[in-house]
Amino acid sequence: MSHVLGVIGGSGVYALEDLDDVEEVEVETPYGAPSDLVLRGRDRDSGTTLLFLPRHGRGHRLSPTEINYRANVCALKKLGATHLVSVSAVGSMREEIPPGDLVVVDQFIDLTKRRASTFFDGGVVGHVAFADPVCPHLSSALAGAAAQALEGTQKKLHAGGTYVCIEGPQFSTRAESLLYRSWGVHVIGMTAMPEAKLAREAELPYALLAMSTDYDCWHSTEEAVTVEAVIAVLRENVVYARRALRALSRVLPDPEASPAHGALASAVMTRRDLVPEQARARLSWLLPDLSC
Ligand SMILES: CSC[C@H]1O[C@H](OP(=O)(O)O)[C@H](O)[C@@H]1O
Ligand SMILES: Nc1ncnc2[nH]cnc12
Repeated sequence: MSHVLGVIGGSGVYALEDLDDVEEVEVETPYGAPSDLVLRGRDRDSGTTLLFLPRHGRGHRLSPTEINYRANVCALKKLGATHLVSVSAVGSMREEIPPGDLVVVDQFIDLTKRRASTFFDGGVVGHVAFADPVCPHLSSALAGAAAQALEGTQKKLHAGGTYVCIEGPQFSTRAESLLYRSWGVHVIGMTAMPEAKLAREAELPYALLAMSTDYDCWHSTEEAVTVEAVIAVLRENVVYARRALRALSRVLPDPEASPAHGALASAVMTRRDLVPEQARARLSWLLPDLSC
């Protein structure tokens, strides 16, 4: 099976460059419209197809709460994504992760409150395993690609780290920031949840490339985070994320080795004959057998 790399870009990443045969695709989903048209193109060297979706929409129109995460993940899966990588700007909660460094996150704490975070509702109940929320093979390939992208710079790649996801859109208070630090987190952001949960439900191997842009507001000698500061760091560093993605597209691991593969095999608890017709239809892109 040929590999198709789905990418959800975050703040500062609204397109992918240097792809061949680029087209923009409009996708409909049972959850409504995704954040924007999906950009489809091929990596020049490997020929791997990439699908790119900017989660806030081009022009940054959608707040973290307003993003239709279900539509975004569903759209990429419907277009044939075999892997999903999210790119995110994050605040650093550790001295040793300065702005400009990259982190391949491997754990999450979900503090979001106002988001649709599952495909299983409306009469069909499913529970996927999520103890290890990222695909270790995809994350390791991504870490290698990111380290390669940073070669020749002073910036570092951190393989592993915990991302605390807040609802936003306000940044945290100092008391919150200090509390999260006491939990041992590495980075803070507003969008990885429920993206990662939905990727697992969609059986997509998932990894997250986080770009450290600021020290949030816990640091005693650094200014508290502002949008201007984040944008200034992103402007200089997005190039490394783009390079990492292209390098990754050449070394994608076997998706069948991922914990996401077969994640739904025994997840659905609802007796099949009790699943309402509407729920069957809505989930047919993911579980065609529910309709039998
Ligand atoms: C511009 S700072 C806050 C904004 O940046 C991050 O977005 P993304 O994860 O999409 O890169 C953060 O989560 C907030 O949405
Ligand atoms: N400090 C921060 N808090 C939440 N999201 C962020 N995105 C970038 N920096 C952030």
